[in-house]
Amino acid sequence: MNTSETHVLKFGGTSLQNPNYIKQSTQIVMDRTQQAHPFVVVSALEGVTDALIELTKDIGKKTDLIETGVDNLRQKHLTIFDKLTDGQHKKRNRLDKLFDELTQDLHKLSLDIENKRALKDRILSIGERASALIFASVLSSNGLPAESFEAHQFIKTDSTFGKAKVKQDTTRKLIREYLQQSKFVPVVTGFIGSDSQNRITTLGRSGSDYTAGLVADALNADHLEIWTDVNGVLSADPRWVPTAQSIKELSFGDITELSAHGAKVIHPQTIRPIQDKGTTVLVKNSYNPSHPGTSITSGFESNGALKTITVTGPFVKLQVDETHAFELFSKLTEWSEQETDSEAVGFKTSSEFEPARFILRQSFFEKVSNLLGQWASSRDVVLDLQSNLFKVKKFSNHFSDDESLSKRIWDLLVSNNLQPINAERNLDERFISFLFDRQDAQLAARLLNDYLQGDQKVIDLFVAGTGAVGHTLLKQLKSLEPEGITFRLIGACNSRNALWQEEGIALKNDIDWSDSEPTNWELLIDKLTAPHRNNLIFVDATGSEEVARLYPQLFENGTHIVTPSKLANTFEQAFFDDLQSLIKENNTSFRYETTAGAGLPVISTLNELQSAGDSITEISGVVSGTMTYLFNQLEQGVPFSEAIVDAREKGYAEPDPRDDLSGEDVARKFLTLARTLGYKIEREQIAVESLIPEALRDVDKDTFLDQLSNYDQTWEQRISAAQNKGQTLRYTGRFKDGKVNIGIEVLPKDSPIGQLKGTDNLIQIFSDLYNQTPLVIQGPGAGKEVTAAGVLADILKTARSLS
Ligand SMILES: NC(=O)C1=CN([C@@H]2O[C@H](COP(=O)(O)OP(=O)(O)OC[C@H]3O[C@@H](n4cnc5c(N)ncnc54)[C@H](O)[C@@H]3O)[C@@H](O)[C@H]2O)C=CC1
Ligand SMILES: N[C@@H](CC=O)C(=O)O
Repeated sequence: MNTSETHVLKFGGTSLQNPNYIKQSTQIVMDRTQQAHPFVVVSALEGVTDALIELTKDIGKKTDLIETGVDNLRQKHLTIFDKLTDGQHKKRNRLDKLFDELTQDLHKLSLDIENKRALKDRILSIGERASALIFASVLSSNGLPAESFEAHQFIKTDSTFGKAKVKQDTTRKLIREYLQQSKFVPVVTGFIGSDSQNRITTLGRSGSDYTAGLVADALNADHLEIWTDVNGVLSADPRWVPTAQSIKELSFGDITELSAHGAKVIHPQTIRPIQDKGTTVLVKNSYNPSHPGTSITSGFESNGALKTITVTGPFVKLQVDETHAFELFSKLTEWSEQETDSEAVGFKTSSEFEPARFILRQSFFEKVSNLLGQWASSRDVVLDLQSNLFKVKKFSNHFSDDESLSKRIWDLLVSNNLQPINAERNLDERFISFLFDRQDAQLAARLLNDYLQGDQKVIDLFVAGTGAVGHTLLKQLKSLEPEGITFRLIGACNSRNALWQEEGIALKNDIDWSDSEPTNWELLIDKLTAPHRNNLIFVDATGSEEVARLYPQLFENGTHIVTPSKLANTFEQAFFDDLQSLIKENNTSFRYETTAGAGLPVISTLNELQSAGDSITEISGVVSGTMTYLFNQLEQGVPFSEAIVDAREKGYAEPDPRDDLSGEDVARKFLTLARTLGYKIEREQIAVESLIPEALRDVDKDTFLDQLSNYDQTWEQRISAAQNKGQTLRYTGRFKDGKVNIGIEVLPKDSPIGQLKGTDNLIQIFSDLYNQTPLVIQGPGAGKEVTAAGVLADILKTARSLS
């Protein structure tokens, strides 16, 4: 272990949500030992604290649920322990015993025989105590000796259970005593401490981050890392603004300011212990560890120019006539005396002739609604109420020195027909805030965020088809952060479901289809071609004729299209010609690089050669990844029928694999290449040798796959015959003199095409310039990863070309 630097790494529940993430988090710690001495702080596994809180609610009424509730949690933890460790019996027993302790404490809570608040904190502590044990055991099982520490041994607090106040000096001293002498990597429970009677306390919201700050302070750490589920601190909450950008750098002061305005960033308490120490803080994404995240340092100067938007709520707007306003104000002030939330009650009156307006935090309103009702009815006052409202807030130093900033913000809202229910600028002009209903708040937050990013271009995407290619594309898109471009996925669909979210669908691991509707292209095309659309890229990853036939409508509306589907380019020549005219007339773009050679640069090479004045005379070779795979499998003794099923499962073959075997896929590729060169050819003019047995040409897909094994022997004999002569089979095509020929060729095994492996394609281009030796493009020509990457490259090229 490198001990020259001290790093404190804190992993939140989202970084510990399942065995894979726990493994990944422990790997981060193991890698860190090359550079520093790591000290780890962990939260409870994702969902565990919520489950514990749920168990404590109304416990008196549901003692029968204690056993099952605890058992679920016990199993969850033990299963992960067993999966990730080499069975360290002592630690496993300790983990198991924690849940016995939990059962006893829940029973005590139901009997009401001990201080309830203290008992609840002890119950909540189980989550962190269990996760620290697991984390340390996983590290040890992987060869990095580690030791779990229960922080109530050394984090000393007062007795305010639920939100205990830390005694900094004692804590600092004890942390040093306990952790500095550890020979192993310490894994410390976040969130918990203990009072002077050694009763466990909890530290409140962001408690584990705070623990990490305390440990970093006591150990004079060089570096503190907070591992979470987003790319650092974002310009807005991504649930409201999917286009939120990660902020590269912040100062400690910025963090305090951001969270005071409601931003969900690390709690200022986290950095308070270390802000005068030169410790650097980094907020990183466990789902995307290579992303640089946000660095927080004391020295950074953002000069109040933070490009951030916060959305808070829900609020209730309450209006009364002016004569009762003052009395109601006094009442609300009295009822809110115990509230710590500074936004529980807001008051606004514009003139003595207008009703007075109160903006109440909805949770506060719910608490006092009975009192309010009584107050109103005893005075015959009519309360005008509007609930579920949200404040969209932008704060900046520049409102005072740049009057045009608030004007520009207003203009933006007005031009998008957004009328705030209330608007507010605070006294020292540091923020401007607007109240909207949920839908308008979402739109306003997104517009403001995008506008403030300024140099960011926002490109809307619709992805049709979430199969092998579409799904992989969405995954690749998730980890992409292109300079100057923000992609907003406004919709996605497959043959069953369509999801539309104007504000953008969050790019998580998988699309959540719960709000989707059955796919209906009539409705979708109406939305896609709505008059206000701008900078929309439609991605067709379906392979569906129904979808490809919609391109003219999309082009007419100025939509840009990127597709791996070969269909639109290979319908009747008239359709192709029509597309070309529409693209020109409407100044749109059509990129289809992946329709021949998947991710290989075939189409772009042809276009570049032609635009440089070269003239292509011949294109030949192998353009089917599935066929190369199939023949290679046959060479290795795999039956023909198995190889084709395997090719589909691996995502090489077409949605209907008969398109590969019939040669149709290769015909479409050559037709696309020829038409791209400007030749006018109909599909019927292309001669193709089909691998589909005569008897199976007219049966349905399932019968076809069922009966294919009847032909395994024929193929075995055919490949053996070739192999015996040092030859092999390849499916090739040639375009020359305006004609295309496609079929099986028997070639020497040691020829360049005979040697192709995997899903390789090999495309030879002869031209006026390349007339002796062809320009050769070779590489994997099928597969979801390479194809999706090619589609993504087309999307990026399109996006960069847009203003
Ligand atoms: N897999 C590969 O290696 C390559 C594939 N391609 C092309 O990419 C396209 C997609 O291929 P895969 O992802 O492998 O196919 P797939 O069968 O795995 O996925 C197709 C997707 O399209 C959806 N879909 C089909 N008809 C639809 C309709 N009418 N409306 C809405 N959604 C519909 C399906 O539900 C599915 O989500 C095809 O055109 C294929 O030729 C191109 C190059 C390489
Ligand atoms: N099924 C196709 C996929 C790429 O276009 C192939 O195997 O080449």
